Amino acid sequence: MGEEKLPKVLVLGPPTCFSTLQPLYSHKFNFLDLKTSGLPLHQFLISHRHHPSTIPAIFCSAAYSITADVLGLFPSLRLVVTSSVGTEHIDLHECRRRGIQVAGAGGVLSEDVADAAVALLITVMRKVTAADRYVRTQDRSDAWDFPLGYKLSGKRVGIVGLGNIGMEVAKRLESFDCIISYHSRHKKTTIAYPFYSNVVDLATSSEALVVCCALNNQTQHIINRDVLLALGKQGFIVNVGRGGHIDEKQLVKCLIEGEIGGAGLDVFENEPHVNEEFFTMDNVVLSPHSAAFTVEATLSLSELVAGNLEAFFLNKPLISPVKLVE
Ligand SMILES: O=CC(=O)O
Repeated sequence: MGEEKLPKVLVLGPPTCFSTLQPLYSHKFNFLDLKTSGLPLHQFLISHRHHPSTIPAIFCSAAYSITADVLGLFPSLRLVVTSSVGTEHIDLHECRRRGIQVAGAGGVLSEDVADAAVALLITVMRKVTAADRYVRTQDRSDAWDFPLGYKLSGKRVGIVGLGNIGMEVAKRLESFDCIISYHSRHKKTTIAYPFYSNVVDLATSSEALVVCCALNNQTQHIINRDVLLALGKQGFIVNVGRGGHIDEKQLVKCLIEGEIGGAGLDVFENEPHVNEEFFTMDNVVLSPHSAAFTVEATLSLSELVAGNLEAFFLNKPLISPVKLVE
């Protein structure tokens, strides 16, 4: 079929996923990619708006806000597929109002994100990146004098958000003999881990916190100064959720004042801008929102995205639909 006859999909997706998706599926879909267009976002959207009846689907990453204004540009739009687990960048109410279906990453990234969360935790507690810098830069004539790290095995770890990712984190930490407890919107009747309805209480009884919940009005700054102080001077925090979960100003302050032990951060409040104060801190480990970025996860994600697009164009149920949680 000529490209022009294939269903059009506007691509605002992550280049890593799209570069896998495109060669495998460009015989099925006519991908209109922002990046290869060379246009700034607004101009790209406007350029496709000129043929409003022809854009039934958008594929996007969490870096693009699919607002009511964007949705309004494409009256024929019926599907938004995001490459992310988090859906805070999509106006789900407006999608529902316009009869637009939404598909997300479902559970295909959970193991990779959980691996990364544990990696950040062990890296910051055992000072792995600081040790690497030390070996590379220390004066060879000196005896080694590297500060002690903290043991992860057996620690009390609080998980903030016990969804797919949180459960995978818990599973991994159990093999380190960690004692798991959690906070989430509701107590889970099928889970035996102790539940804390209050995050300060969870922090008080934990030596490390791993944040992996969804970002919404209830979880914005769920980690505030009180939580950090409750976690304490030898407490560690890892965030693989969203930057907005942590009050970053307070985190920086607590790190400077020695009120917490350290932080492993994959996400930041003003991404891609990162507060430069972190760069000078040896008890902070940073990664560029890459917790889900593995070759394997990217391939699974590309297949899932294509599966959702195919299901949609065949009028079948989506594989990983996103439900609006009120
Ligand atoms: O941040 C990545 C995701 O939400 O999948």
